[in-house]
Amino acid sequence: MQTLSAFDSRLADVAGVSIRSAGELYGSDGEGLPLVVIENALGSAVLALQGAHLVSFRPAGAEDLLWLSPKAVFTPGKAIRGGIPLCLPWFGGHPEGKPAHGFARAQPWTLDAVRTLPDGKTELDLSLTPNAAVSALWPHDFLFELRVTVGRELTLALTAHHRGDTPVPFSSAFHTYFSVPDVVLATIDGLQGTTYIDTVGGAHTRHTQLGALQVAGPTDRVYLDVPAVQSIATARGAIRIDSDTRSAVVWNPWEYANNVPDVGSDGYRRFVCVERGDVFDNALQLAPGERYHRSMTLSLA
Ligand SMILES: O=P(O)(O)OC[C@H]1O[C@@H](O)[C@H](O)[C@@H](O)[C@@H]1O
Repeated sequence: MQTLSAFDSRLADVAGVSIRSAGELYGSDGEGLPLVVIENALGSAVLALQGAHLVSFRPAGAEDLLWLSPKAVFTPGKAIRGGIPLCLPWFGGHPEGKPAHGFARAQPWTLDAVRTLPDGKTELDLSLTPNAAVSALWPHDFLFELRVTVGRELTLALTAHHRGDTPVPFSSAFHTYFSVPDVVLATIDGLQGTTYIDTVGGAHTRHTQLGALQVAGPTDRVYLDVPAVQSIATARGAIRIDSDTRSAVVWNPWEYANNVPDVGSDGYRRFVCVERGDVFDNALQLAPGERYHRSMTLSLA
């Protein structure tokens, strides 16, 4: 496990960037996981090194755009409930029973660099390379890199460099949990006219999205070949999502979430997941040496 003392403090010698423990910030048990806290005049964010996982992003003067479960558990090897888990290098369940959504979200990433940009934003570079546990799940050489830019907007830029010598199937997603005052009053735009696969209950039926989407029950839909921009309108204002990925998964477990210990009773009312990525029919195959590069930007609309 990564400990605070193992962290190279020289990387935190950038104004407004500090390393804290999950115990300190969120009251989780023990020391918890190391978190990078980023604060500048434009916005602030909190990033867990496990999974290169954003757990908070606030444009200056605004509410958090991300939902973090009040019952989130910060345990090594367990995905954190909320924020932006990275689903990588596969999405959803695995046919051989390997961990859902890939291994990247449960692995300790390395913080390679932190810098302040001339425009006042803060930029962080993180990476993940194979280790024994990962190679047992994905026997290929790779370099995953995430660049996080925190300003009035949040940008995540993912590069997956396939350094193995055989082609590999590949999917990824920015599994963003957006904070909403009440999910039933949120409206998602930017999916109209696209085809989605409805996966609720295990059936995979195809439909066309007619009009804006309002979540009114258990929802688990994979939208394919979507436009670059979606927005989520709530009583608090609208959030804009920009990405060059091709899919958007919309997920809310509804009351089934009451059985999920790290969501808890009525937790589902406070978030909606809109997950930009390349999944299902939009999944790829990476050739030896190929680099996959995609990004997502979140901002107030
Ligand atoms: O509990 P997990 O592994 O984080 O997954 C949560 C959900 O993630 C979504 O992306 C999937 O579409 C859902 O089917 C899944 O239930």
